Amino acid sequence: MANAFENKSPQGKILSFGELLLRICPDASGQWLHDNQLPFFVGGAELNVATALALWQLPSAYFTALPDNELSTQIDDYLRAKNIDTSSIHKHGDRIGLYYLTRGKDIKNNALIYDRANSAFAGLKPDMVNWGKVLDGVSWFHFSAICPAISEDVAAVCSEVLEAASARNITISVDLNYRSRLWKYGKHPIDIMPGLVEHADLIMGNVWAAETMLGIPVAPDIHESGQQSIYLKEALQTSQAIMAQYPKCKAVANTFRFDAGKGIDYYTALYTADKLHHSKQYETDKVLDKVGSGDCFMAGLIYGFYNQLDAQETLEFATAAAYTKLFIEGDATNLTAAQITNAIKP
Ligand SMILES: O=C(O)C(=O)C[C@H](O)[C@H](O)CO
Repeated sequence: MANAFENKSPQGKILSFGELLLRICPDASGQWLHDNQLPFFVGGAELNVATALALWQLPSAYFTALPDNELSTQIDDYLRAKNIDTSSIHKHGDRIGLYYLTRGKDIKNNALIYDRANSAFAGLKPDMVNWGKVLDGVSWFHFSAICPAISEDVAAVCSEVLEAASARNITISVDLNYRSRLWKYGKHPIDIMPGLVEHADLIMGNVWAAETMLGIPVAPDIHESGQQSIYLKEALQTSQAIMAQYPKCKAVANTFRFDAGKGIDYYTALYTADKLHHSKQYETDKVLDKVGSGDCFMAGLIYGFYNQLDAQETLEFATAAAYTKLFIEGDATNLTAAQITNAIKP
C-alpha cells in the first residue's frame, strides 16, 4: 500500500524550523579545566533532522535565527557544505544559544545546562519574518515542541508560520519532544501545543508526551507488566485518540526507549490508514550518545514518507536510523541512507 502522504505534496524542499544550539561537552571529572579544551557539537533538534535529510540526499532547508557576525558566517558555511539550504536563516540579535551536557550523559538529567536566554532565535517575534518568502518552494515543514517551549513570542511565531504553511497546503510534521527545563514563561504545553498540532499531518512522540502536551491519558498501570504488547496497545489508543482530535493528521508515530542497565531496549510504532505497524525490537548493553536519536527517527519518517516508501518500510528505516545514532558521538547522524537500510534488523 502506498503511504498516506502520496498525493499530498509535490516534491519541494523540506524546511526544518528551530533553534540552532551549540552543545558544549565538559567531562564529569573536570579535566577540561586542566586541558583548556571543551569539545562541542553543532546541534538543535530540528537542525539534526535537516542534517540527516541532507545526508540522505533530500532537498533539505533550515530556518533559524542567528546574529549577524563572523561565527554565524562560519556556521552557515559549515551547514551549506552539508548540502543544507540556509538561505532563509534570519540574521538579527546578539547570541547563539548554547547547552552544556556532560560527556556520556543523557539530556534527561542534571548533566544538562541551558544557556540560551536572549538568543537570536528566542528574540523572534510575530511579523518579523516574511513567511511567504521563507516557504517558497517548500513542500514539507517540520517543527518540534521545543520551539514553543522557549517563550510566548516564539510560540506565537510558530503559530504564524504554521498558519502560513497550512494555507500553502504544505505537509507539516511535529515532534512532541518534551523538555521539562523549558516551558518557564507561565504557560504549560497543554495550553499551547493543541493549537499548533492541529496543523500537523504527521505527529511523532511517545504516549507520555501525548499525555503532557495534548491531554491524552496513559493507562496508570502501564509499567506494571513491561510487556511490549501492552505498550503497543497504548500506542494504538493514543494514536487513535490523536487522529480523532486532530482531523488533519494522517499518521502518528510513537517510540519506546527503555533503559536496560547501561544500554537500552528500543522499538517504535506507526499508526496510519487505520493500521498499527510496529518495528523490530533493538537491544544494546551500551550506548555512546543518546542525543539526537529521536531527531533521527523523525528524519527517518520524513525520508520514508517523502520517498513514498510504504508504512512498514518507513518505520523500519526510521527505527534503524534512530538506533544507529546511539553509537555516533555528536548531535546528528553521519550514516548514509544506504548504511541505515543495511542496519535494519532482519
Ligand atoms: O533541547 C534542545 O533545545 C535541543 O535542541 C538540544 C538537543 O539538540 C535536542 O534535545 C536533541 O533532540
